[in-house]
Amino acid sequence: MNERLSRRKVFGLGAAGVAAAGAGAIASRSLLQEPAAAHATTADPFPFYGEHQAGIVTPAQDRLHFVAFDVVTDKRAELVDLLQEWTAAAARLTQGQEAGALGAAGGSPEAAPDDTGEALGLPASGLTLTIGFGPSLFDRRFGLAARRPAALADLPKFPGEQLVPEISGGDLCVQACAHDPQVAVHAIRNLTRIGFGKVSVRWSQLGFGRTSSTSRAQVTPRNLMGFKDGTNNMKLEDAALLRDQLWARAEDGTGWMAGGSYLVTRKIRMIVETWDRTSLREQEEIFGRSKGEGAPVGRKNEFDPVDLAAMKPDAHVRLAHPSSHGGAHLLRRGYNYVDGSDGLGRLDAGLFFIAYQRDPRKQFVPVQMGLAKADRLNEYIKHVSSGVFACPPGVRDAGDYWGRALFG
Ligand SMILES: C=CC1=C(C)c2cc3[nH]c(cc4nc(cc5[nH]c(cc1n2)c(C)c5CCC(=O)O)C(CCC(=O)O)=C4C)c(C)c3C=C
Ligand SMILES: [Fe+2]
Repeated sequence: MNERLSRRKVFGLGAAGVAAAGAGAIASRSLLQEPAAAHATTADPFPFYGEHQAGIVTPAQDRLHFVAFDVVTDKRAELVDLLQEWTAAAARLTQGQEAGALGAAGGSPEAAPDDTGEALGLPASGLTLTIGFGPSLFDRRFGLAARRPAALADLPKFPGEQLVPEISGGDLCVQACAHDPQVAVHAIRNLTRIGFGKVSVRWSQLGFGRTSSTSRAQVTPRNLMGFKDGTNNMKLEDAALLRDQLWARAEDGTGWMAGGSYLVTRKIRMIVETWDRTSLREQEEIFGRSKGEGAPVGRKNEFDPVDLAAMKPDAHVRLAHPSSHGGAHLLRRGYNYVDGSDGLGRLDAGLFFIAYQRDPRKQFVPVQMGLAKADRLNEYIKHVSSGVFACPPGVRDAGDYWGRALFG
């Protein structure tokens, strides 16, 4: 363990020491270090403060707990207080500290602890917490209607989708990614605890086995159809592309979103039992890539350039490729999910698709419209949940908070 405080060390300090150590660590340089320097191992923290929120171009961690909330208070001041409390807790949690300064066992025996305790002794585990604001937050309740970004438009209805409203949408969302599922779940649980009476959980999703690489330093993982997923993703090393395709700018029309990004989530059920009885040739034709190496049709190696003309017209990669949509890219950051079985002897499994972009109207929407109309993969998948969120820029320092530019 490096000099940063682990939850185990904090636990040993006692309440007074915790308060002092916690305050010192929050102000320490470790929260502002460069990602690469700060994250040498999977136990280490990523910096919390910065121009952009962590959890977007951060090399994708292995585990996800994603939650969407409905705001249940109608008082704007209470919502702002909550965002400030959440930001302080997130700054601590992402650095491997307990949610509050007293912690799970350091407070009054008469009061509920300010941390739930299940991450005691665990390191930061690369936890990132990324917040987003859904279209419904900009209704009349909080006086935000005029501040709704045009890019945060409701998604259109796509052919074939079978969305379940109870697991779609939400006023707010938080994406927790970490290398340890207990750390991700602990973070969401504590943010939910802090939000009691102001927000309620609308839906949440666990994920594993990241289905995208977001850095060239990562190997490409596989989705539950057994294919490498993320080969042609935008990567954190593609600085010019990220500037052009990922980060919102003031000149896009919404000043408070400058440095932020728009998130689209889709829970996509895979009919794995049918897929598993499909021939290898057909599986490879469907994606336009080989199953073993992940090479594009007609090529040898994974990262060889794609030859779209060599693919079937309804191949997934051909239809999704930026050249089929005026150069539109997505930063994909999805996860596999298995929610047990469905009572009919089938796995309830698939892809929790996550994509960040500068403007979903120009990126996710045209790509998904093309896929929904023609992708041969559609025979094996079903979109069951959907969300779109505006993720504000990063928190600059301890005096700043998630969404300050929107509410301030
Ligand atoms: C609207 C966007 C997309 C959805 C929804 C989507 C669903 C989906 N994708 C796979 C598996 C693969 N996708 C691959 C590539 C790929 N997919 C999208 C977009 C969506 N996919 C894009 C933009 C691309 C990149 C195309 C390119 O530039 O070449 C691949 C190939 C490997 C890779 O490049 O990542 C796989 C495999 C599944 C299983 C799925 C829904 C369940
Ligand atoms: Fe895809």
